Amino acid sequence: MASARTPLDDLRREIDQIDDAIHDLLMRRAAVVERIGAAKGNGAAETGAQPVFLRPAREATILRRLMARHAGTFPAQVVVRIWREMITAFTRMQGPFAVAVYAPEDRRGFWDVARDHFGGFVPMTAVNTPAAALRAVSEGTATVAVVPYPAEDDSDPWWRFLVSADAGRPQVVARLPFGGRGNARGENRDALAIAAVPHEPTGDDRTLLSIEIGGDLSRGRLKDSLEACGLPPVGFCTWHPAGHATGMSGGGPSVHLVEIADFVGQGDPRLAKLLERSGDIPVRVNVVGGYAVPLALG
Ligand SMILES: O=C(O)C(=O)C[C@]1(C(=O)O)C=C[C@@H](O)C=C1
Repeated sequence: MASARTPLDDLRREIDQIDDAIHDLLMRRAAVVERIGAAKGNGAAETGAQPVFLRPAREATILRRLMARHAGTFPAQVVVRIWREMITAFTRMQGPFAVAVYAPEDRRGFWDVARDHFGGFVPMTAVNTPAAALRAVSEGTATVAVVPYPAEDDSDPWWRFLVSADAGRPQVVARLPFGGRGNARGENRDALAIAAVPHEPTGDDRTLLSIEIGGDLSRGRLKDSLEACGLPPVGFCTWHPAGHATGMSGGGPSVHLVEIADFVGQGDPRLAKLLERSGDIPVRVNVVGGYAVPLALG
């Protein structure tokens, strides 16, 4: 004799229906992404450029929108984790995608953070120096490099390789983690993602500028000039090319990586204003990318 259907059976039946609906929507989303990929490929073919399918600004906007509508007891961080896995899969449907991550044996935290962001199925290679990760992007063996968020005391910083005005060069495109560190191992240091993708605004952004100074201009005066031009600096790293004493007060050529609490594009009039203010001192400014401010999830 068949046993009677219990309330638990009914609830599981409901779960099966929900799972089917989620799965149907996932397959429907994939069909739309195929059309997006074709549109991007056609656009690139018209200009003769290599198609780049990754759009970090759009990804950040999607996640911020979902977080704003999220309610109930399901953890918000897990929603982000699921979407991160999906979004990289949808990017990979459009074209080749691989990650090179700075993750030497004793620093696996960056690997975990990169895997959480780009998913468990993306081709990912660990390299022993940030420079090797950047090289992989320049040489086209990786789409994205994951490197440590810059520290003030780096004497040979990786970001000096991004100081260039060439169009199509690799730039900073995201800050990781975007939705919380979860159970990632290792040091509590954030990472930056670098790719040959333009820096695009999302409404809540940071921009990284490289400022090369050929003469004697103190960090204090540079900060004042940035403020005066409406470019509020919130982070500062300085590199003195070999052969020059390190020190904050100038005395030789220096290159600064300055984080600005705003979106700044390469043609932004505030950059021209900064150059005007430097007077006789040779100054070169480039946008080395930026990132959407990560989510603050409780
Ligand atoms: O909107 C796009 O350009 C897409 O390619 C779609 C999509 C997505 O899955 O939503 C995938 C990859 C991009 O990095 C951003 C978003």
